[in-house]
Amino acid sequence: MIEFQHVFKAYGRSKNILADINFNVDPGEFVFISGPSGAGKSTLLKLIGGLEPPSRGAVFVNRQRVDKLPARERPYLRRAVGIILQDTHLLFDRNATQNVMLPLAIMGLDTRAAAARARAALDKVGLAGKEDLNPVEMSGGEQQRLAIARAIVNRPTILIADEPTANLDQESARRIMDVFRDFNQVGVTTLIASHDRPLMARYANRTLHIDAGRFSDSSGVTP
Ligand SMILES: Nc1ncnc2c1ncn2[C@@H]1O[C@H](COP(=O)(O)OP(=O)(O)OP(=O)(O)O)[C@@H](O)[C@H]1O
Repeated sequence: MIEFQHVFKAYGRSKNILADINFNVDPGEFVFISGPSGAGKSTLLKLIGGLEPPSRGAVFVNRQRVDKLPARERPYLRRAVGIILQDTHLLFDRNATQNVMLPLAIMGLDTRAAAARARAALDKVGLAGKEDLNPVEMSGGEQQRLAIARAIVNRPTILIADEPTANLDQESARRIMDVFRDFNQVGVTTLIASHDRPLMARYANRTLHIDAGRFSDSSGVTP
């Protein structure tokens, strides 16, 4: 479902952040990306989402080569992969429902259908009753769940999240992880980058670890 073949990544003229990375992720897996700050966890997720191109090598998502995707295929990738970045990019001049409706409006769904789907997505992440709140009126954990609702409203088959529990207390972090677990249990392939090893160990069944360019895979499988 996700495949890295000899992937290298450097920004500009800097040295390689990722060097010769090879792995496969099968449908339905729950994968934890670990490693110290600056190791390249976000970079790896951005390569999957097509937000950064690899410097060398190939990244495949659903058998399509992400970095060689023709422009007409890009909306398909955007729909297949729900992305939650460290900066959630919520719009603070719109309410929760309007934030979640945004990807649907971009797809051309009519407003009534989009609003209904946005409300269903908010319900799935435990934000029923908060539809009309502005993100500034929400706690950090609620904002994070709002970002998840926006990422899943297009019913992606893959969900990638960058430090979704950073700056949250343990209870809020667990609630966020329970939301990811629920989506994973209905078949959504999930990859989460985090520093929180003990928390991730409770949810993920595989760890990809990056440290100073070295890469290890707890599954032990080399593609
Ligand atoms: N757009 C960019 N341009 C130049 N350098 C970048 C860019 N994005 C990331 N880097 C550099 O690449 C390295 C890896 O960054 P990345 O954000 O992938 O690490 P990370 O493991 O996610 O770190 P953290 O845990 O602190 O979020 C860092 O040294 C960072 O400064």
